[in-house]
Amino acid sequence: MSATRPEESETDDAREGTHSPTSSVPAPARRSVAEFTGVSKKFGSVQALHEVDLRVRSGLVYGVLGPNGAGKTTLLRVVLGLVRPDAGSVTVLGHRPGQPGALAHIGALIESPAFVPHLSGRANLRVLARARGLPDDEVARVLRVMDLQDRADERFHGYSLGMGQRLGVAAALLGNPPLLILDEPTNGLDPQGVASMREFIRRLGEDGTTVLLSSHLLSEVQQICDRVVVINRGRVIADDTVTALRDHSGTTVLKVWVSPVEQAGQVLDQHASEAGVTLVEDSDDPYWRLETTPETVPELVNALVKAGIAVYEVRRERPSLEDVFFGLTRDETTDASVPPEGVQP
Ligand SMILES: Nc1ncnc2c1ncn2[C@@H]1O[C@H](COP(=O)(O)OP(=O)(O)OP(=O)(O)O)[C@@H](O)[C@H]1O
Repeated sequence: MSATRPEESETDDAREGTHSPTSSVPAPARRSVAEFTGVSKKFGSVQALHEVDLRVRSGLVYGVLGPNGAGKTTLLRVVLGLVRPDAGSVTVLGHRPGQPGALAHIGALIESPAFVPHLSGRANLRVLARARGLPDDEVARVLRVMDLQDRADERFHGYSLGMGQRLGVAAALLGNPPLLILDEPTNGLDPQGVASMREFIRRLGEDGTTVLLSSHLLSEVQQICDRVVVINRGRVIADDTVTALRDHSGTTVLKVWVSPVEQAGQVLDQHASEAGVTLVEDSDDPYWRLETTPETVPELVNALVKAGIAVYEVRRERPSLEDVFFGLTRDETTDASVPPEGVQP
């Protein structure tokens, strides 16, 4: 495998990420890195993927989100050729998954990285690099990218979990693959480890690597991903930019300061979405938090006033990715006939 990326040829879509939202630089053209058409996979009676259509475009960081057992890992394993779909077709850089032409251009960290404990980080990477005919320079490069040079000559068994994960990503970067697949790369890391992994992934994205990343940490995905693919029970129910999902979710998060506080709960409940109302008491100034539609706000304030409740402040906030995610996955029977933009029924 060479450390040079394949030529970008098939071009079409414009940039739609969030890394440089204010940039006026013309959008680079994007090609398809992976394409799923009607892909289904069953394990016994479990429908892990159901008629998945998905196009992964070059140079974007994708966050694959979904509740436990939704099908995220299965989707990533299909790209790697580790799981063969029962139906539908998949291409990875124009090849069938698992074929040498596809694998040569993918770096992956799917489970906890397996390294030889008594060898140093550098020696471990050298073993992997030499097996693939890559020069030692390439080992030095990936150590630099993951900021591991200073600790590279220490034995792997002395590495912290976060350093081990970074070495795992460094191994996945050997050969400079254009597509990087990371399954829960921050799993088990402490907040500092999470923040530093986030920074590395963001930088890789900015340098043009396409990243397909599954995560449970919605705030992390909100911060580093250009696009979000939400899977629920094997179906892709949303595929859009973080910004568009937040803007078009159709809900507003309201924070309401009232007196008497307790009495307002029942009135607010009548105007809230299914998520209901929550009394947030973690400050000296407790408030009610609810999700609703923007049109409901005047009606809600009127109802409070009519009930003799003093309204001190009503603050409208844009829903976070977490709010949107829970809205999408809360209940599959929720009316999907009028999906927000980018959300597939
Ligand atoms: N090899 C397998 N054999 C049997 N069932 C499987 C296999 N792989 C996945 N499944 C099942 O398929 C469904 C989807 O699994 P998958 O691991 O893709 O979900 P996930 O979204 O990654 O979940 P999690 O967030 O819990 O890791 C689950 O019900 C899981 O138990």
